[in-house]
Amino acid sequence: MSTVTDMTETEEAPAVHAAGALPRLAARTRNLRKVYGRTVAVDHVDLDVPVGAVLGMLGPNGSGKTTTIRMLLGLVLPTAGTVELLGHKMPDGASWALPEVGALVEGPGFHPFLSGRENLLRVAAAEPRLASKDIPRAVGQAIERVGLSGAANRRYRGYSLGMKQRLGLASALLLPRRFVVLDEPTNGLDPAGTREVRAVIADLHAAGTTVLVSSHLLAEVEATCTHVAVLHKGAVVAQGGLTELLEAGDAKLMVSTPDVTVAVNALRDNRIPAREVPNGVHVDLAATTAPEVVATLVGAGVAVHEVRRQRTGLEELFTRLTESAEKGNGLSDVDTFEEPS
Ligand SMILES: Nc1ncnc2c1ncn2[C@@H]1O[C@H](COP(=O)(O)OP(=O)(O)OP(=O)(O)O)[C@@H](O)[C@H]1O
Repeated sequence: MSTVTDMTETEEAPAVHAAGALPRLAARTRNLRKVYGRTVAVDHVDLDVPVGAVLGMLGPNGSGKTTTIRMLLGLVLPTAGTVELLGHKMPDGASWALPEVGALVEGPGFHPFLSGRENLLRVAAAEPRLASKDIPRAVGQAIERVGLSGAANRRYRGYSLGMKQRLGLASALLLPRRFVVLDEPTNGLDPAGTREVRAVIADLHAAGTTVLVSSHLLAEVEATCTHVAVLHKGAVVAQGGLTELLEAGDAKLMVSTPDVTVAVNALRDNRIPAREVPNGVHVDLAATTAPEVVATLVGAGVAVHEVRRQRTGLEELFTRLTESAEKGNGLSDVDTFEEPS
């Protein structure tokens, strides 16, 4: 379901950046913490969402994704820490930041006895940036975009979880936004629905919109995101560009060569861990680099036919990160963001 927060205009924009300067980060939290009774839902989260990124917030059930998102949007007050959204401190800057933000967040929002279309018309009517004359067209386009045309005139009460998700997504897409936040957008969707959500995210990214999407599905994040933040028990255990994070894992090199034995011996003589595999040699890059491996092999007279870097899969990386966090040493080897081009 979707939560769309009504805006109350205030006199002064509490921007935290100099006039005219666009923030580099669409959202930024520092030391963010939320405690419910005895449950620490979110703990010292420093999250950076670069402008233009599609950032996947990845974590198992209960790791604090929804709570972090709700604090970002000013729907829940932090116990401690700060949130900046599009350069505005939250929740004080909500009336400035939120009109630029579309959100699909779990929670009450739609009227059960109204149809999907009527619900969207109500949401659209509360949009300060949508003129009355443009509302029917904006609602029609959003319904079409999320594939809900066939069910738009049915009562919300009878919607399946997938239809509810689609309607929530439609409300986040009613008008162009600088930042779109989607909490588990494929929850309850069939494979076709999942593909449509991926296409919507790709369209938003192509249009320059920053997207924050939470998921517990590794494949989904790997397929759609440019950046990732991994949450575990309320804490961020790693964040960064997806490619950089994967490459910072236990990198390995596959060398294709007919001279396998000579290659393995030459590498081991130079203290480079290597082992024979069909049609080649597998080299561990933990303590060396690809150019060094190639130079060693060529120096030993090995015929190198092909060299390929093997990327860590996100699943393998995620397992390693969460196991490492369990042992109390969350990885911090990649903790900076590349500015998306
Ligand atoms: N309103 C609340 N009252 C009490 N505890 C809460 C509340 N909201 C969240 N929690 C607890 O905080 C922790 C983090 O929950 P949160 O919903 O943020 O995780 P999540 O990663 O989004 O999980 P999921 O994938 O299941 O939605 C959980 O232990 C949850 O039970």
